[in-house]
Amino acid sequence: MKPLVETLCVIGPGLIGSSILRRARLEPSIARHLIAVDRDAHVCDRARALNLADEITQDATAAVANADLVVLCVPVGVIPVVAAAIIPHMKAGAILTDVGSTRGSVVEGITPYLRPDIAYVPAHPMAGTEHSGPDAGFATLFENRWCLFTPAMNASPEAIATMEAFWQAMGARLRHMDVAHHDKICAIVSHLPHLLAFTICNTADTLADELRAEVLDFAASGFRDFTRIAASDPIMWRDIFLHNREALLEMLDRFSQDAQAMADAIRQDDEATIVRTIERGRRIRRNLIENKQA
Ligand SMILES: NC(=O)c1ccc[n+]([C@@H]2O[C@H](COP(=O)([O-])OP(=O)(O)OC[C@H]3O[C@@H](n4cnc5c(N)ncnc54)[C@H](O)[C@@H]3O)[C@@H](O)[C@H]2O)c1
Ligand SMILES: O=C(O)C(=O)C[C@]1(C(=O)O)C=C[C@@H](O)C=C1
Repeated sequence: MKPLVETLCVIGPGLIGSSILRRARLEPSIARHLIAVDRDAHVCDRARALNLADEITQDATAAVANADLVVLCVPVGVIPVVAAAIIPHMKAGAILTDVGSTRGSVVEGITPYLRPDIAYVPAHPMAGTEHSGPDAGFATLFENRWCLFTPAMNASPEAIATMEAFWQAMGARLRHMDVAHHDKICAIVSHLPHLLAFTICNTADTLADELRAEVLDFAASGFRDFTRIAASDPIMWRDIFLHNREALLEMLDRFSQDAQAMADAIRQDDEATIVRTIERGRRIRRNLIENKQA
Protein backbone atom coordinates (compact mmCIF):
# COMPACT_ATOMS: atom_id res chain seq x y z
CA MET A 1 0.00 0.00 0.00
CA LYS A 2 1.28 3.50 -0.87
CA PRO A 3 1.81 5.55 2.31
CA LEU A 4 0.59 9.13 2.67
CA VAL A 5 4.18 10.34 2.28
CA GLU A 6 7.41 8.53 1.48
CA THR A 7 9.66 10.36 3.96
CA LEU A 8 8.47 12.11 7.12
CA CYS A 9 10.91 14.39 8.93
CA VAL A 10 10.12 15.55 12.48
CA ILE A 11 12.20 18.44 13.79
CA GLY A 12 12.12 18.43 17.62
CA PRO A 13 11.25 14.86 18.72
CA GLY A 14 10.09 15.95 22.19
CA LEU A 15 6.65 15.23 23.66
CA ILE A 16 4.71 16.10 20.48
CA GLY A 17 7.33 15.15 17.89
CA SER A 18 8.08 11.76 19.46
CA SER A 19 4.34 11.03 19.77
CA ILE A 20 3.97 11.67 16.02
CA LEU A 21 6.93 9.37 15.30
CA ARG A 22 5.63 6.63 17.63
CA ARG A 23 2.26 6.71 15.87
CA ALA A 24 3.95 6.67 12.46
CA ARG A 25 5.92 3.57 13.54
CA LEU A 26 2.63 1.81 14.35
CA GLU A 27 0.76 2.95 11.21
CA PRO A 28 2.64 2.03 8.00
CA SER A 29 -0.03 3.96 6.05
CA ILE A 30 1.62 7.22 7.22
CA ALA A 31 5.21 7.12 5.94
CA ARG A 32 7.81 4.63 4.70
CA HIS A 33 10.89 6.38 6.09
CA LEU A 34 11.14 8.37 9.35
CA ILE A 35 13.72 11.04 10.15
CA ALA A 36 14.12 12.82 13.50
CA VAL A 37 16.19 15.99 13.88
CA ASP A 38 17.14 17.73 17.11
CA ARG A 39 19.83 20.29 17.81
CA ASP A 40 20.43 18.66 21.21
CA ALA A 41 22.79 15.65 21.05
CA HIS A 42 21.27 14.18 24.22
CA VAL A 43 17.78 14.25 22.64
CA CYS A 44 19.21 12.52 19.54
CA ASP A 45 20.75 9.83 21.77
CA ARG A 46 17.42 9.24 23.53
CA ALA A 47 15.59 9.16 20.17
CA ARG A 48 18.07 6.46 19.00
CA ALA A 49 17.67 4.46 22.22
CA LEU A 50 13.88 4.61 21.81
CA ASN A 51 14.16 3.70 18.10
CA LEU A 52 11.90 6.63 17.21
CA ALA A 53 13.08 6.97 13.60
CA ASP A 54 15.15 5.33 10.85
CA GLU A 55 17.53 8.30 10.69
CA ILE A 56 18.38 10.57 13.61
CA THR A 57 20.56 13.62 13.13
CA GLN A 58 21.43 17.11 14.34
CA ASP A 59 21.75 18.33 10.75
CA ALA A 60 18.35 19.81 9.84
CA THR A 61 19.26 21.15 6.40
CA ALA A 62 20.59 17.77 5.16
CA ALA A 63 17.63 15.92 6.73
CA VAL A 64 14.90 17.94 5.00
CA ALA A 65 16.45 17.63 1.52
CA ASN A 66 14.71 14.29 0.89
CA ALA A 67 11.62 14.76 3.05
CA ASP A 68 8.10 14.90 1.57
CA LEU A 69 6.65 16.19 4.83
CA VAL A 70 8.51 18.24 7.45
CA VAL A 71 6.81 18.71 10.83
CA LEU A 72 8.25 21.46 13.07
CA CYS A 73 7.76 20.46 16.73
CA VAL A 74 10.04 23.05 18.39
CA PRO A 75 8.97 25.88 20.77
CA VAL A 76 6.94 28.62 19.03
CA GLY A 77 9.68 31.22 19.56
CA VAL A 78 12.09 29.31 17.29
CA ILE A 79 9.65 27.91 14.69
CA PRO A 80 10.32 30.82 12.25
CA VAL A 81 14.09 30.56 12.89
CA VAL A 82 14.13 26.84 12.06
CA ALA A 83 11.79 27.39 9.09
CA ALA A 84 14.10 30.08 7.68
CA ALA A 85 17.05 27.68 7.93
CA ILE A 86 15.40 24.65 6.33
CA ILE A 87 13.03 26.04 3.66
CA PRO A 88 15.82 26.77 1.11
CA HIS A 89 16.90 23.11 1.41
CA MET A 90 13.45 21.47 1.10
CA LYS A 91 12.57 19.67 -2.09
CA ALA A 92 10.02 21.16 -4.50
CA GLY A 93 6.51 19.85 -3.87
CA ALA A 94 7.15 18.99 -0.21
CA ILE A 95 4.76 19.94 2.61
CA LEU A 96 5.82 22.00 5.62
CA THR A 97 3.73 22.05 8.80
CA ASP A 98 4.18 22.98 12.44
CA VAL A 99 2.37 22.05 15.65
CA GLY A 100 2.94 25.37 17.44
CA SER A 101 0.45 26.37 20.13
CA THR A 102 0.09 29.91 18.76
CA ARG A 103 -0.79 30.79 15.18
CA GLY A 104 -0.62 34.57 14.53
CA SER A 105 3.03 35.03 15.41
CA VAL A 106 4.13 31.74 13.79
CA VAL A 107 2.36 32.43 10.48
CA GLU A 108 3.70 35.99 10.43
CA GLY A 109 7.21 34.73 11.24
CA ILE A 110 7.23 31.95 8.60
CA THR A 111 5.54 33.82 5.73
CA PRO A 112 8.63 35.79 4.53
CA TYR A 113 10.56 32.53 4.04
CA LEU A 114 7.87 30.53 2.19
CA ARG A 115 8.49 29.32 -1.36
CA PRO A 116 5.75 28.96 -4.00
CA ASP A 117 6.71 25.29 -4.51
CA ILE A 118 6.41 24.36 -0.80
CA ALA A 119 2.93 23.88 0.70
CA TYR A 120 2.63 25.28 4.23
CA VAL A 121 -0.28 23.60 6.06
CA PRO A 122 -0.22 24.50 9.77
CA ALA A 123 -2.17 22.29 12.19
CA HIS A 124 -2.15 22.46 15.98
CA PRO A 125 -3.03 19.29 17.91
CA MET A 126 -4.89 20.19 21.12
CA ALA A 127 -3.29 17.40 23.08
CA GLY A 128 -0.37 17.22 25.44
CA THR A 129 0.75 16.69 28.99
CA GLU A 130 2.91 18.57 31.49
CA HIS A 131 5.89 16.41 30.48
CA SER A 132 8.38 17.12 27.72
CA GLY A 133 11.20 15.42 25.86
CA PRO A 134 11.41 12.24 23.75
CA ASP A 135 10.66 9.89 26.66
CA ALA A 136 7.37 11.66 27.41
CA GLY A 137 5.62 10.89 24.10
CA PHE A 138 3.15 8.10 23.38
CA ALA A 139 1.41 6.84 20.24
CA THR A 140 -2.14 7.47 21.48
CA LEU A 141 -1.58 11.10 22.57
CA PHE A 142 -3.75 12.52 19.76
CA GLU A 143 -6.49 9.89 19.96
CA ASN A 144 -9.90 11.55 19.82
CA ARG A 145 -8.36 15.01 20.47
CA TRP A 146 -8.94 18.04 18.24
CA CYS A 147 -6.41 19.14 15.68
CA LEU A 148 -6.97 22.77 14.65
CA PHE A 149 -6.13 23.68 11.04
CA THR A 150 -5.61 27.34 10.14
CA PRO A 151 -5.41 28.57 6.51
CA ALA A 152 -2.76 26.90 4.37
CA MET A 153 -0.39 28.82 2.10
CA ASN A 154 0.84 27.83 -1.39
CA ALA A 155 -1.01 24.56 -0.82
CA SER A 156 -2.97 22.52 -3.37
CA PRO A 157 -6.19 20.79 -2.24
CA GLU A 158 -4.15 17.53 -2.40
CA ALA A 159 -1.56 18.86 0.08
CA ILE A 160 -4.32 19.93 2.48
CA ALA A 161 -6.02 16.52 2.07
CA THR A 162 -2.69 14.80 2.85
CA MET A 163 -2.38 16.74 6.11
CA GLU A 164 -5.98 15.99 7.03
CA ALA A 165 -5.38 12.28 6.40
CA PHE A 166 -2.12 12.54 8.40
CA TRP A 167 -3.86 13.88 11.50
CA GLN A 168 -6.74 11.44 11.12
CA ALA A 169 -4.15 8.64 11.06
CA MET A 170 -2.80 10.14 14.31
CA GLY A 171 -6.30 9.56 15.72
CA ALA A 172 -7.32 13.23 15.86
CA ARG A 173 -10.59 15.01 15.05
CA LEU A 174 -10.20 17.94 12.65
CA ARG A 175 -11.47 21.52 12.72
CA HIS A 176 -10.62 24.43 10.38
CA MET A 177 -10.62 28.04 11.65
CA ASP A 178 -8.96 31.38 11.04
CA VAL A 179 -5.82 32.46 12.84
CA ALA A 180 -7.33 35.11 15.15
CA HIS A 181 -10.11 32.75 16.22
CA HIS A 182 -7.58 30.01 16.95
CA ASP A 183 -5.46 32.29 19.11
CA LYS A 184 -8.48 33.51 21.11
CA ILE A 185 -9.79 30.00 21.73
CA CYS A 186 -6.38 28.74 22.81
CA ALA A 187 -5.90 31.80 25.03
CA ILE A 188 -9.00 30.89 27.06
CA VAL A 189 -8.87 27.07 27.07
CA SER A 190 -5.12 26.54 27.31
CA HIS A 191 -2.91 29.61 27.81
CA LEU A 192 -4.89 31.37 30.57
CA PRO A 193 -5.28 28.15 32.63
CA HIS A 194 -1.51 27.66 32.45
CA LEU A 195 -0.90 31.28 33.46
CA LEU A 196 -3.27 30.84 36.42
CA ALA A 197 -1.62 27.56 37.46
CA PHE A 198 1.91 29.02 37.39
CA THR A 199 0.69 32.11 39.26
CA ILE A 200 -1.28 30.29 41.98
CA CYS A 201 1.74 28.04 42.69
CA ASN A 202 3.92 31.18 42.90
CA THR A 203 1.40 32.83 45.24
CA ALA A 204 1.36 29.78 47.52
CA ASP A 205 5.14 29.62 47.46
CA THR A 206 5.61 33.26 48.45
CA LEU A 207 3.33 32.96 51.51
CA ALA A 208 4.90 32.98 54.93
CA ASP A 209 7.28 30.13 55.72
CA GLU A 210 5.05 28.30 58.16
CA LEU A 211 2.11 28.42 55.75
CA ARG A 212 4.31 27.24 52.91
CA ALA A 213 5.10 24.08 54.84
CA GLU A 214 1.38 23.53 55.18
CA VAL A 215 0.82 24.15 51.49
CA LEU A 216 3.14 21.23 50.83
CA ASP A 217 1.52 19.10 53.56
CA PHE A 218 -1.98 19.58 52.23
CA ALA A 219 -1.20 20.05 48.54
CA ALA A 220 -3.12 16.90 47.55
CA SER A 221 -6.30 18.99 47.49
CA GLY A 222 -7.82 21.31 44.86
CA PHE A 223 -4.33 22.80 44.58
CA ARG A 224 -2.96 19.48 43.30
CA ASP A 225 -4.63 19.86 39.89
CA PHE A 226 -2.96 23.26 39.46
CA THR A 227 0.44 21.76 40.28
CA ARG A 228 0.14 19.24 37.44
CA ILE A 229 -0.29 22.04 34.91
CA ALA A 230 2.37 24.17 36.65
CA ALA A 231 4.92 21.36 36.08
CA SER A 232 5.00 22.25 32.34
CA ASP A 233 8.12 23.34 30.46
CA PRO A 234 9.21 26.98 31.15
CA ILE A 235 10.64 27.69 27.67
CA MET A 236 7.59 26.38 25.86
CA TRP A 237 5.24 28.44 28.03
CA ARG A 238 7.38 31.58 28.03
CA ASP A 239 7.21 31.47 24.23
CA ILE A 240 3.44 30.84 24.16
CA PHE A 241 2.71 33.74 26.55
CA LEU A 242 4.90 36.17 24.60
CA HIS A 243 3.65 34.98 21.19
CA ASN A 244 -0.06 35.09 21.99
CA ARG A 245 0.29 38.32 23.95
CA GLU A 246 -2.82 40.20 22.75
CA ALA A 247 -5.37 37.38 23.00
CA LEU A 248 -3.94 36.21 26.32
CA LEU A 249 -4.02 39.70 27.88
CA GLU A 250 -7.59 40.18 26.63
CA MET A 251 -8.67 36.90 28.30
CA LEU A 252 -6.75 37.78 31.46
CA ASP A 253 -8.66 41.10 31.63
CA ARG A 254 -11.98 39.30 31.22
CA PHE A 255 -10.98 36.80 33.89
CA SER A 256 -9.86 39.54 36.29
CA GLN A 257 -13.26 41.25 35.92
CA ASP A 258 -15.07 37.95 36.59
CA ALA A 259 -12.82 37.19 39.58
CA GLN A 260 -13.57 40.69 40.89
CA ALA A 261 -17.32 40.04 40.47
CA MET A 262 -16.94 36.84 42.49
CA ALA A 263 -15.01 38.77 45.19
CA ASP A 264 -17.85 41.34 45.31
CA ALA A 265 -20.44 38.56 45.61
CA ILE A 266 -18.56 37.00 48.53
CA ARG A 267 -18.11 40.39 50.19
CA GLN A 268 -21.83 41.17 49.82
CA ASP A 269 -23.14 37.73 50.83
CA ASP A 270 -24.61 37.43 47.33
CA GLU A 271 -25.46 33.71 47.49
CA ALA A 272 -27.28 33.65 44.15
CA THR A 273 -24.24 34.92 42.19
CA ILE A 274 -21.90 32.53 43.97
CA VAL A 275 -24.12 29.52 43.26
CA ARG A 276 -24.76 30.58 39.64
CA THR A 277 -21.00 30.88 39.03
CA ILE A 278 -20.25 27.47 40.54
CA GLU A 279 -23.09 25.84 38.60
CA ARG A 280 -21.77 27.21 35.30
CA GLY A 281 -18.36 25.73 36.10
CA ARG A 282 -19.86 22.33 36.87
CA ARG A 283 -21.82 22.39 33.60
CA ILE A 284 -18.61 22.91 31.64
CA ARG A 285 -17.04 19.87 33.29
CA ARG A 286 -20.12 17.75 32.44
CA ASN A 287 -20.01 18.91 28.79
CA LEU A 288 -16.33 18.01 28.58
CA ILE A 289 -17.02 14.50 29.86
CA GLU A 290 -19.91 14.09 27.40
CA ASN A 291 -17.61 15.20 24.54
CA LYS A 292 -14.99 12.64 25.67
CA GLN A 293 -12.40 15.42 26.19
CA ALA A 294 -12.04 15.06 29.97
N1 LIG B 1 3.37 20.11 25.20
C1 LIG B 1 2.12 20.28 24.79
O1 LIG B 1 1.20 20.03 25.55
C2 LIG B 1 1.87 20.79 23.40
C3 LIG B 1 0.63 20.54 22.79
C4 LIG B 1 0.42 20.99 21.49
C5 LIG B 1 1.41 21.72 20.82
N2 LIG B 1 2.58 21.97 21.46
C6 LIG B 1 3.61 22.70 20.71
O2 LIG B 1 4.50 21.74 20.19
C7 LIG B 1 5.83 22.25 20.15
C8 LIG B 1 6.75 21.28 20.89
O3 LIG B 1 6.33 21.13 22.22
P1 LIG B 1 6.80 19.86 23.09
O4 LIG B 1 5.97 19.87 24.32
O5 LIG B 1 6.87 18.64 22.24
O6 LIG B 1 8.30 20.33 23.45
P2 LIG B 1 9.55 19.48 23.95
O7 LIG B 1 10.36 20.38 24.79
O8 LIG B 1 9.14 18.17 24.50
O9 LIG B 1 10.34 19.22 22.57
C9 LIG B 1 10.88 20.26 21.81
C10 LIG B 1 12.15 19.76 21.15
O10 LIG B 1 12.60 20.75 20.24
C11 LIG B 1 14.01 20.76 20.29
N3 LIG B 1 14.49 22.03 19.77
C12 LIG B 1 14.39 23.26 20.32
N4 LIG B 1 14.94 24.18 19.51
C13 LIG B 1 15.38 23.52 18.41
C14 LIG B 1 16.01 23.91 17.21
N5 LIG B 1 16.31 25.20 16.99
N6 LIG B 1 16.31 22.97 16.28
C15 LIG B 1 16.02 21.66 16.50
N7 LIG B 1 15.40 21.22 17.63
C16 LIG B 1 15.09 22.13 18.57
C17 LIG B 1 14.34 20.54 21.77
O11 LIG B 1 15.67 20.09 21.94
C18 LIG B 1 13.29 19.50 22.14
O12 LIG B 1 13.78 18.18 21.95
C19 LIG B 1 5.76 23.66 20.75
O13 LIG B 1 5.67 24.59 19.71
C20 LIG B 1 4.48 23.63 21.55
O14 LIG B 1 3.93 24.92 21.66
C21 LIG B 1 2.84 21.50 22.71
O1 LIG C 1 -3.00 18.76 28.79
C1 LIG C 1 -2.00 19.44 29.07
O2 LIG C 1 -1.36 19.29 30.09
C2 LIG C 1 -1.53 20.43 28.12
O3 LIG C 1 -0.77 21.28 28.52
C3 LIG C 1 -1.93 20.34 26.71
C4 LIG C 1 -2.28 21.64 26.01
C5 LIG C 1 -3.47 22.27 26.76
O4 LIG C 1 -3.34 23.29 27.38
O5 LIG C 1 -4.54 21.66 26.65
C6 LIG C 1 -1.11 22.55 26.02
C7 LIG C 1 -0.73 23.27 24.95
C8 LIG C 1 -1.30 23.05 23.67
O6 LIG C 1 -0.94 23.79 22.63
C9 LIG C 1 -2.34 22.10 23.57
C10 LIG C 1 -2.68 21.34 24.64
